[in-house]
Amino acid sequence: MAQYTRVSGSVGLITLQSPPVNALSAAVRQGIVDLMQRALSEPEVKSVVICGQNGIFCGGADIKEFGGQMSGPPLIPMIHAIEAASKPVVAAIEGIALGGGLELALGCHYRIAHSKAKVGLPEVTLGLLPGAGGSQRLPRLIGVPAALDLITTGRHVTAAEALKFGLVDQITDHNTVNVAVKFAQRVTDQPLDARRISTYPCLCPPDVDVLFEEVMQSVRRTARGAIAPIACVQAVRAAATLPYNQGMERERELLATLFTSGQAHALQYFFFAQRAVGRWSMPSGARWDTSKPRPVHKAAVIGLGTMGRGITVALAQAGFSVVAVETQEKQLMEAKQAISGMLERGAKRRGVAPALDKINYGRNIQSVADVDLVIEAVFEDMALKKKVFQQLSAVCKPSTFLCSNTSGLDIDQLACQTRNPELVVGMHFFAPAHVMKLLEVVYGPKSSPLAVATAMQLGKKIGKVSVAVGNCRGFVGNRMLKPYLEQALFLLEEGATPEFVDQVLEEFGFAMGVFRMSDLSGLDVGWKVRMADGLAMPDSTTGQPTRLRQGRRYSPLGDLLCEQRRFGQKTGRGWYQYDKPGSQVAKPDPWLHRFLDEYRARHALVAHRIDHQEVLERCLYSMINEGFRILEDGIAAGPEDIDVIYVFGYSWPRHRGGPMFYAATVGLNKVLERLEHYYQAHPDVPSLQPCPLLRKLVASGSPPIQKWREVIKKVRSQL
Ligand SMILES: CCC[C@H](O)CC(=O)SCCNC(=O)CCNC(=O)[C@H](O)C(C)(C)COP(=O)([O-])OP(=O)([O-])OC[C@H]1O[C@@H](n2cnc3c(N)ncnc32)[C@H](O)[C@@H]1OP(=O)([O-])[O-]
Repeated sequence: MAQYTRVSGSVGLITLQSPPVNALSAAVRQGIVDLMQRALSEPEVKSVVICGQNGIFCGGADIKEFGGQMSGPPLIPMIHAIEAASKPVVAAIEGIALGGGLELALGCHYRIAHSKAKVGLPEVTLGLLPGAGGSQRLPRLIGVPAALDLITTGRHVTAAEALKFGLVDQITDHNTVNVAVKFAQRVTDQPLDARRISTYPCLCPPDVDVLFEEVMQSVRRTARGAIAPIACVQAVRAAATLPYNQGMERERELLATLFTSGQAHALQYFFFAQRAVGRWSMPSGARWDTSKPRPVHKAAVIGLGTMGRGITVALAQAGFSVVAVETQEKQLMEAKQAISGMLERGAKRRGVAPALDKINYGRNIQSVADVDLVIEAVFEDMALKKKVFQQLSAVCKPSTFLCSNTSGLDIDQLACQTRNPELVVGMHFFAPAHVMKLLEVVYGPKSSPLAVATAMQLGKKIGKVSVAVGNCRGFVGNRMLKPYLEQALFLLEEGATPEFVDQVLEEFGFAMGVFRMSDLSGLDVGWKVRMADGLAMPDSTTGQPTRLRQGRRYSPLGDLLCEQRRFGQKTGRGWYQYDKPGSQVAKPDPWLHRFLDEYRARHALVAHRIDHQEVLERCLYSMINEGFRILEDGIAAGPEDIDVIYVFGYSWPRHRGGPMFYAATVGLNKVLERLEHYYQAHPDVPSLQPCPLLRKLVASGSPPIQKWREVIKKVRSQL
């Protein structure tokens, strides 16, 4: 909807009214069309201002409408009519002008923005392109290089940057609508021809072909199979090479292909999934909207290794006072230097002062006595963590929240060490903790909704996408990673090479295949865990056959590499070889291939030809199957939680929506059928046995992913 008022006698003010972001729904578009006609027909009205209610100009086309039958006036003719208007139209941009919202503003003759406003064309992040003339008008207004940058990245730019580009005509610190009204009065008699962007020539740099070639290559490299960024380059190229009308036709064709693509559906699902995880719930019935967080002013981090340093930086950058504790003097000094460097580099990038004074360093755990929340980030060793929690419980004020940065240990065991177990939660950060967006907030059986709400809010304040998950080995992310890694090892045993498995996974869209990823994170990390679990033991100590553990198939390949001190990049050898320790360029290693041949011969394994499909299905479906178990167990509240964790924490390609969305696109019956097939072939691999929830969903007719929660509820209530 939109509202019309006459201001200062001669200005028609059209206010978009569609909370929360004034998206261009059918009703809003109809409102704009009707009210523009009214403004143009009233003789007293000499100019028009378009603004949005509640300090928000417009968040773009209404994404919720994309799934259904489109109705109401289409955007393109509506924007053309504004541009063609005989009276000046000024956009008063407050808050945001994104996507169709910015395209609407580009149809106006002038743009006035508040200094705190942000503008951008983020359609690419939804699997689309700016398809209401944005791909054709923006390069005509700000030039091809800047338009390519904005359209292919979808980044939001500040009003100051927009002014520099010439994207807005003026910025103001005052009431933007008032400034725009005054501006509109001033330009009443100005000729409009020179203000219609569609009539501008598209000014290109002399080497524009080279520029397009370079941008296309770079987009292909980083897109990991996403099609929208490529279509965005093609659309801007049309603006640079074709007259406006033909460019619009090309924009329309390209958008039509994207609009119905699976990638656009996946990305739009993911947009809403990201928002859904904020509406967390616990099996107890506690929820985001009934659980109030307690404010945190001062926090502490215990243990300043890699993770502790990143967490300290994230907290300080967000404005929290931090007490950073490391018991060894030498490590403390090293950490202080590293943290200061990280803060200084980050501040330089963002053009702000480094938050060095937010941090107090100390060696004594007593120094955390008065903080509101502690994040323990010592080594992943249960005995050590228990000791730290006992100390914290004795030292801290009774109301302090005690959180553990663990990647999979039992939160409940830590809670049991404290006076107030209800204030204990897990906060699983991902390395590097000041960069990675994901945070798993882990509640144990004793964690209170207050503690979960507080950790979730802290996560939001430090810029993380936080997902509340239940307490189990590995939580959501690492629990699902286990069968994935396991299948990759089995595939090597059966004849594949690390290069082939990685190639298949990277072609699927992962930033790194499983073996390159293991080399990067260090093979010794998992080895230590397997040792502690009694898995990675030589035969003589356990008396068990090498390839069988606890009655299940087990691959000791990773352990054997670790015994050779091949820990990955850091030692210059792992699943690949590297020029020197620390180098990141992975090269196939003939030693490894010989080692695999010998290993197969030793265990009488006959290598067979493994194809692309088998790698994908075994690695991904076993992981997805574990995802269904997680849903069945109530560890994640819904498939969106899992998908958000995988995209933000495990480099799952966003244009495939996440593992659970992917399962829905492949077809649940196909996933079930293939799991049954592989389980029959490998009955000693329980992770391939289809989960009952998956069977139940298939039996219920494979409902759309948005309806899974209903089936999950029923399954859980029967358990
Ligand atoms: C023909 C083609 C034309 C065109 O080129 C295509 C487009 O314009 S494509 C569009 C291009 N535009 C974009 O890509 C912009 C997408 N939006 C954003 O980036 C952020 O939402 C924004 C920055 C606006 C606000 O961030 P924030 O302050 O952190 O708040 P928040 O994120 O939590 O959102 C609050 C609520 O608003 C909802 N909602 C938001 N936008 C839309 C929408 N367009 N539609 C519908 N709903 C939308 C959102 O779901 C949430 O609902 P709920 O029920 O409360 O969960």
